Amino acid sequence: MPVEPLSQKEIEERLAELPGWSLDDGRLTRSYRLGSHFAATAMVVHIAQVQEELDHHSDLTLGYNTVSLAVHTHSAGGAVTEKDVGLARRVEDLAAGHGAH
Ligand SMILES: C[C@H](O)[C@H](O)[C@H]1CNC2=NC(N)=NC(=O)C2=N1
Repeated sequence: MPVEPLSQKEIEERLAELPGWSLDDGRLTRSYRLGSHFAATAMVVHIAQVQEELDHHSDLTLGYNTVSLAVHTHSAGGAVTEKDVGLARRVEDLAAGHGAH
Protein backbone atom coordinates (compact mmCIF):
# COMPACT_ATOMS: atom_id res chain seq x y z
CA MET A 1 0.00 0.00 0.00
CA PRO A 2 1.48 3.38 -0.97
CA VAL A 3 2.29 5.70 1.89
CA GLU A 4 1.32 9.34 1.47
CA PRO A 5 3.55 12.34 2.16
CA LEU A 6 2.60 14.32 5.26
CA SER A 7 1.79 18.01 4.80
CA GLN A 8 3.94 20.65 6.48
CA LYS A 9 1.18 21.17 9.06
CA GLU A 10 0.96 17.43 9.77
CA ILE A 11 4.74 17.23 10.19
CA GLU A 12 4.66 20.14 12.67
CA GLU A 13 1.86 18.42 14.64
CA ARG A 14 3.82 15.17 14.83
CA LEU A 15 7.03 17.00 15.81
CA ALA A 16 5.20 18.74 18.67
CA GLU A 17 4.92 15.28 20.27
CA LEU A 18 8.52 14.30 19.50
CA PRO A 19 10.75 16.57 21.61
CA GLY A 20 14.30 16.73 20.29
CA TRP A 21 13.28 15.80 16.76
CA SER A 22 13.27 18.32 13.94
CA LEU A 23 12.83 18.60 10.21
CA ASP A 24 16.24 19.14 8.60
CA ASP A 25 16.68 19.20 4.86
CA GLY A 26 13.37 17.37 4.40
CA ARG A 27 14.16 14.59 6.86
CA LEU A 28 13.19 13.88 10.47
CA THR A 29 16.36 14.04 12.51
CA ARG A 30 17.57 13.66 16.04
CA SER A 31 20.93 13.19 17.76
CA TYR A 32 21.39 11.47 21.13
CA ARG A 33 24.33 11.58 23.52
CA LEU A 34 25.22 8.49 25.56
CA GLY A 35 27.56 7.62 28.41
CA SER A 36 30.18 5.79 26.37
CA HIS A 37 31.02 4.54 22.92
CA PHE A 38 29.87 1.05 23.84
CA ALA A 39 26.50 2.37 25.07
CA ALA A 40 26.07 4.27 21.80
CA THR A 41 26.95 1.14 19.82
CA ALA A 42 24.38 -0.93 21.73
CA MET A 43 21.72 1.66 20.96
CA VAL A 44 22.60 1.51 17.24
CA VAL A 45 22.11 -2.27 17.29
CA HIS A 46 18.76 -1.86 19.06
CA ILE A 47 17.62 0.74 16.51
CA ALA A 48 18.73 -1.58 13.69
CA GLN A 49 16.54 -4.34 15.15
CA VAL A 50 13.53 -2.01 15.24
CA GLN A 51 14.22 -0.83 11.69
CA GLU A 52 14.26 -4.41 10.45
CA GLU A 53 11.02 -5.13 12.30
CA LEU A 54 9.37 -2.05 10.75
CA ASP A 55 11.08 -2.56 7.37
CA HIS A 56 11.88 1.14 7.51
CA HIS A 57 15.42 2.44 7.80
CA SER A 58 17.08 5.70 8.75
CA ASP A 59 20.53 6.96 7.95
CA LEU A 60 21.99 5.97 11.29
CA THR A 61 25.32 7.45 12.38
CA LEU A 62 27.47 6.27 15.27
CA GLY A 63 29.90 8.74 16.80
CA TYR A 64 32.17 8.37 19.82
CA ASN A 65 29.28 8.74 22.27
CA THR A 66 26.52 9.92 19.93
CA VAL A 67 23.85 8.33 17.77
CA SER A 68 22.22 10.36 15.02
CA LEU A 69 19.29 9.51 12.80
CA ALA A 70 17.86 11.08 9.67
CA VAL A 71 14.85 9.48 8.05
CA HIS A 72 12.54 10.03 5.14
CA THR A 73 10.59 7.61 2.97
CA HIS A 74 12.38 6.58 -0.21
CA SER A 75 9.24 4.98 -1.70
CA ALA A 76 7.36 8.29 -1.28
CA GLY A 77 9.95 10.18 -3.30
CA GLY A 78 11.89 11.17 -0.22
CA ALA A 79 8.91 12.79 1.55
CA VAL A 80 8.26 12.53 5.28
CA THR A 81 5.46 10.05 6.01
CA GLU A 82 3.80 8.34 8.96
CA LYS A 83 6.41 5.59 8.61
CA ASP A 84 9.13 8.07 9.57
CA VAL A 85 7.07 9.30 12.51
CA GLY A 86 6.47 5.71 13.59
CA LEU A 87 10.18 4.96 13.56
CA ALA A 88 10.95 8.15 15.49
CA ARG A 89 8.40 7.15 18.17
CA ARG A 90 9.90 3.70 18.50
CA VAL A 91 13.40 5.16 18.86
CA GLU A 92 12.17 7.57 21.52
CA ASP A 93 10.63 4.61 23.39
CA LEU A 94 13.95 2.75 23.53
CA ALA A 95 16.25 5.74 24.08
CA ALA A 96 15.66 6.14 27.82
CA GLY A 97 16.58 2.50 28.45
CA HIS A 98 19.99 3.23 26.93
CA GLY A 99 20.51 6.35 29.02
CA ALA A 100 20.41 8.45 25.84
CA HIS A 101 19.53 12.10 26.01
C1 LIG B 1 11.85 -3.53 -0.01
C2 LIG B 1 11.74 -2.74 1.26
O1 LIG B 1 10.50 -2.95 1.87
C3 LIG B 1 11.89 -1.25 1.02
O2 LIG B 1 13.09 -1.02 0.30
C4 LIG B 1 11.85 -0.43 2.29
C5 LIG B 1 13.04 -0.65 3.19
N1 LIG B 1 13.30 0.46 4.07
C6 LIG B 1 12.91 1.72 3.75
N2 LIG B 1 13.29 2.74 4.48
C7 LIG B 1 12.96 4.00 4.17
N3 LIG B 1 13.37 5.01 4.94
N4 LIG B 1 12.17 4.25 3.11
C8 LIG B 1 11.72 3.28 2.30
O3 LIG B 1 11.00 3.56 1.33
C9 LIG B 1 12.08 1.94 2.62
N5 LIG B 1 11.67 0.93 1.90
